[in-house]
Amino acid sequence: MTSENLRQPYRAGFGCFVGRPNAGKSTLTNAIVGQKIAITSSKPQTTRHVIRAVLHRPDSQLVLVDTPGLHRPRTLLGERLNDLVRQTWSEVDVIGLCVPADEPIGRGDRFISGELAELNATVLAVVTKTDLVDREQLAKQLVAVSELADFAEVVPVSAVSGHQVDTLVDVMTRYLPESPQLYPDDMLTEEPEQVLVAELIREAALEGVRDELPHSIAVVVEEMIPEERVMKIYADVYVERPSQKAIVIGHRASRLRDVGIRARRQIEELLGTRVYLDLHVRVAKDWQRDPKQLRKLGF
Ligand SMILES: Nc1nc2c(ncn2[C@@H]2O[C@H](COP(=O)(O)OP(=O)(O)OP(=O)(O)O)[C@@H](O)[C@H]2O)c(=O)[nH]1
Repeated sequence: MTSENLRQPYRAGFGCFVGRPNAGKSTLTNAIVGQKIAITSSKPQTTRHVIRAVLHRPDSQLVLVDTPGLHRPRTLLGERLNDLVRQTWSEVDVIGLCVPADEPIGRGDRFISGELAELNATVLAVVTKTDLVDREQLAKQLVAVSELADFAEVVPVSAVSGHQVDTLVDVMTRYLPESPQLYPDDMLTEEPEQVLVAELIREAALEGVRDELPHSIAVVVEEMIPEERVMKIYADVYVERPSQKAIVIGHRASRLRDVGIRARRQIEELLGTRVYLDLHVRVAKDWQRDPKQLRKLGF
């Protein structure tokens, strides 16, 4: 390491990959995550982002997040889920728009790059599947892609051969803001589905009482047990005070029942399966101010 490198500021932030179906997003994410991550944590988290992996480097931390579409494009029907996608896009620092090297640029690519132009994030073009084309074809595609929008960089990669996968992470890291470390060193990844499910329950629990309890609710999905025709989900809704517990539960538990029904409908849409949802409301006193509680609740 040169003395110049030593003076580099620490950078940390969020990145994600987008692109039309079949563009190679999942394979690329797996190639990056697979290289960097040996262990996966099954601890449920309740962050706003669906975190796929935290890539630690001596002078940076890139947190790769998924949009729901990355996992289950066909169930991305609900308004609410589309909102979650847009929210993820608007909160990341670096976005990689994936375009395959072996297919002409199409309407899907143009549509997505148009949507991305309105965001604050740095947008890179990632030309994927470079192992499928020869040098001449790749050169032509790099030119065509760079004409699609005003990208910060255009990076060719192959998730299958591993070519340039590391470089891509380096480039993404370069566009992260200067920031202290966002997650502890031992935090590597989390279960995306559990996070989304927790988020849907939290939204349902806040509906109508947002003014009274704006940030006082955290949700932890304790267990998701797939059974033959139903997914059994056990979740705890944490509030800070007994008075808030009363608000969430409502008169004769009428409100909690409604919260359960609303959340269950959304989760069924997300998972594409019938859901049995078991909700418990618990008081974790002043959880927002207690680092130990916060860690337990995934913040
Ligand atoms: N040869 C080659 N094939 C690839 C590469 N990356 C992805 N593929 C193939 O391309 C197809 C689509 O890849 P995915 O990673 O599922 O694409 P995606 O963008 O996540 O697709 P959706 O989930 O539909 O949005 C799969 O058959 C992959 O095996 C690559 O670098 N080289």
